[in-house]
Amino acid sequence: MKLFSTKQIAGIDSFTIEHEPVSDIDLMERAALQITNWLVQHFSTEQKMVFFAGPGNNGGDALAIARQLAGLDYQCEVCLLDFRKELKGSPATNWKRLQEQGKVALSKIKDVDGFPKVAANDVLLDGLFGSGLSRPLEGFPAEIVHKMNALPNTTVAIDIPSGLMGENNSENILENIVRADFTLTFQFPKISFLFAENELFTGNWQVLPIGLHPGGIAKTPSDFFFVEKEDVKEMIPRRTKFSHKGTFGHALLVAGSYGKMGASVLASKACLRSGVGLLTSHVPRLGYSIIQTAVPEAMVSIDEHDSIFTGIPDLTPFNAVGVGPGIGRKKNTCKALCDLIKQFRSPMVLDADALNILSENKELLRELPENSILTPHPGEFERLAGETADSWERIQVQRQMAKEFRVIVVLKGAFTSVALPDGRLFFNATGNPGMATAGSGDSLTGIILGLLAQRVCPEYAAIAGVFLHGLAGDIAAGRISENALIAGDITNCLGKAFLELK
Ligand SMILES: NC(=O)C1=CN([C@@H]2O[C@H](COP(=O)(O)OP(=O)(O)OC[C@H]3O[C@@H](n4cnc5c(N)ncnc54)[C@H](O)[C@@H]3O)[C@@H](O)[C@H]2O)[C@@H](O)CC1
Ligand SMILES: Nc1ncnc2c1ncn2[C@@H]1O[C@H](COP(=O)(O)OP(=O)(O)O)[C@@H](O)[C@H]1O
Ligand SMILES: [K+]
Repeated sequence: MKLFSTKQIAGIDSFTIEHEPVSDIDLMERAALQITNWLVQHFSTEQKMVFFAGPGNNGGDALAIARQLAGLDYQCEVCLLDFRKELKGSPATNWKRLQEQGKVALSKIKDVDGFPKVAANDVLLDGLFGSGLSRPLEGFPAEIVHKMNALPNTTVAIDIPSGLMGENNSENILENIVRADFTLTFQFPKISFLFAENELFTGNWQVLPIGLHPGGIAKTPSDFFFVEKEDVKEMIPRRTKFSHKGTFGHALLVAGSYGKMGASVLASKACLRSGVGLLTSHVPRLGYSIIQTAVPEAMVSIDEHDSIFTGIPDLTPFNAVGVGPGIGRKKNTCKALCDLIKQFRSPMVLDADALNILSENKELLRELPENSILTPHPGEFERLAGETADSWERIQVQRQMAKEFRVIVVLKGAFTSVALPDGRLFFNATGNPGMATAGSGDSLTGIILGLLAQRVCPEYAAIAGVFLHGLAGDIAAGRISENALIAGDITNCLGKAFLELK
């Protein structure tokens, strides 16, 4: 799914109105009905609905929802913020319709003294501002927001928590943004919802389709995407009747050191489970019996050093290389990584300590084979690319890095983003907080390496690898809880994840 800026979404709204065709007021009615249906499923008629409506279409939505709910015997009250300007267009029509219906208590408020009395069980509906917000909230609307945020009541935001920008909030006044428990957003997730710092405002968010015109969506360009199951299905390698293990590539994994052999075991198992034909795990001498015992399916290349990675094997047999988990940063390891990067000329996967070594030897970034995949978590990313003020800035730097060094940058997190050298950025939505556990990044490295070795193109290996990893994590959490989830469970559930993508 493409993701758009709020400005572009307004354009797609207009395209829909013109080409479906549908009138503005009917599109608003349709959008409102989606929210009404959601509210009916989540709240009983025992709970009063208190609406806060602003001057634009977001307020118009609130007015339409209040009327629809009142028609279903919900007790509703509407506070319209009075900006001393007449309502226009569909919001004006909806105000009139509400007056005609006569079932909803209506008030216009000019200042914060008009804030309604709210009982403990009431639900607050935030329809102050949506995608038309042009600057941070200030003055009287901001005071209303402060009052709403101070109440313990459940708050549901219509389309966007009022005050939050759809993309960049670096310049925003954070205390003037509604802190919703739920955000019901129309048709597309807004980009700012994908950033950790905005969870405080959106609460749990959900996308409600409102039938915007496919033609408008298709013709609006975007560099931002939200990865869905259907997209990933196409990226998974298929196994044909006469295929043999050579068909599925030979991966080299360089991971683990004395005391961190688990990284090698976890990544090796994940690599094998992602369907690779052959895997060779390169380990220090003392790791030999560990890897042979824990992962008998893997072949082993043994380093000359007892406890760390210091030298690369002959690279001719391998069509993909993954390096980094648990290798440490000793001088000899840096030298060996440097040799590996210079000698291997196909895309490779770099994670963990390989990234930390790169951060200390930035000139190596230019030596990376084109389309190599870097998988930093935010800490590793900042070491590589410098500090950033917030997630919006971070994804800009991420995209810049992918372009400049012609690599794929996978920035891990709740919504892992994959930046491609051509400027496109893909957000992943699978995965859960149970995966915030030691070694789950190692299993991601193994999965991406396995796909790459199977000759999946690097873009797909990164996007599908991240999706599969998260999906397997979700399946694991469903079976044993987020709390008890450990990295090996992700690998154990990869099979089920593949089946879900059939
Ligand atoms: N256009 C459409 O067809 C549809 C729009 N929908 C709704 O319309 C919303 C967008 O509506 P609008 O474009 O009217 O915008 P909004 O309702 O978000 O607000 C715009 C109004 O607020 C004022 N404003 C902006 N920033 C302000 C600030 N900081 N302080 C005070 N006033 C400020 C603007 O001058 C304008 O009057 C969406 O979020 C969604 O809820 C839905 O009804 C679906 C269909
Ligand atoms: N809250 C979360 N929601 C979804 N995925 C998560 C969450 N926390 C962590 N993850 C995923 O778990 C993995 C953690 O990787 P990383 O930080 O490298 O762990 P480690 O170094 O322990 O292996 C990443 O793929 C990340 O996207
Ligand atoms: K809103």
